[in-house]
Amino acid sequence: MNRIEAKLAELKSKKEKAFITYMTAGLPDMEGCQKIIKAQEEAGTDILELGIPFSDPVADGPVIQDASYRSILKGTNLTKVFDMVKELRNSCEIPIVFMMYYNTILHYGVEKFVNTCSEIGIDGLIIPDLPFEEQGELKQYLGDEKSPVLIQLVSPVSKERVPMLLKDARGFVYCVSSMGVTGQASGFHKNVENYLAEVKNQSDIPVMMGFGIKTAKDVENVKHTIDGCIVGSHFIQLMEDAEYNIEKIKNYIIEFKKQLNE
Ligand SMILES: O=P(O)(O)OC[C@@H](O)[C@@H](O)c1c[nH]c2ccccc12
Repeated sequence: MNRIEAKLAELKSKKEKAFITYMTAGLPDMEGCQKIIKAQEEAGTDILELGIPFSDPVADGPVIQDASYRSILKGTNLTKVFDMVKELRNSCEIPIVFMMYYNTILHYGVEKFVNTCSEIGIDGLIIPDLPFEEQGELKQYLGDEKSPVLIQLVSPVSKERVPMLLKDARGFVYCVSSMGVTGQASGFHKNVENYLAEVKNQSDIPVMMGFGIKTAKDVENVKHTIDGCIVGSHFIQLMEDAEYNIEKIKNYIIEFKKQLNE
């Protein structure tokens, strides 16, 4: 079974919500990145979203753009991330979702990309610049049991597109909390509760909310309509501020998970 789906089934049986973090691959460097991923597994992060840095991250706000840029300057590329995950998989079973832009996949070769993901154990893909209508080429290679699942993104304006997006969706549904880019401080969409409930009603698979979340308090009011949440920009900022101190990173995760499931 796919690691994401296995983990979410396990959480469902325990009536627990999932805590998902996003980090840009290659920071503070490849070795440090690997250490942080292992520490995250120990601290209780349920699923890791690992960003493949890209020069033109159109869906990302300043914090992730900057992280992406710094990682590229350190020489991070898809091949190096594959190597890192391959090594990591000797001692770490955390479900991993790649967040990346389609150009990187096209450049690598779509079929070869999927095969490598399956081989080394990448469990899911989030590709924000690949609209549903354009997913056919990639999907033709995703049928295998070991291949990653393609996570569908739903936004407050998806509305009548939701049934189409959810049909055959795998892993989880990513509900974007607001319009715009990642790391927004301006709050969630005004009808976020209704919007999440509507998606949840139509979805057979877990619903995760992301964009603009910093602490478990931020999701307190919508907790009953979601199966978990995703923290990206704030988590990156926190790691930077903590100078990648493992204990501080772990404490944040432990605290968030605890509050999320209270
Ligand atoms: O940074 P935020 O606001 O916490 O949002 C999550 C987000 O970082 C992560 O899921 C993500 C990073 N880049 C993306 C692009 C599209 C969708 C999602 C993402």
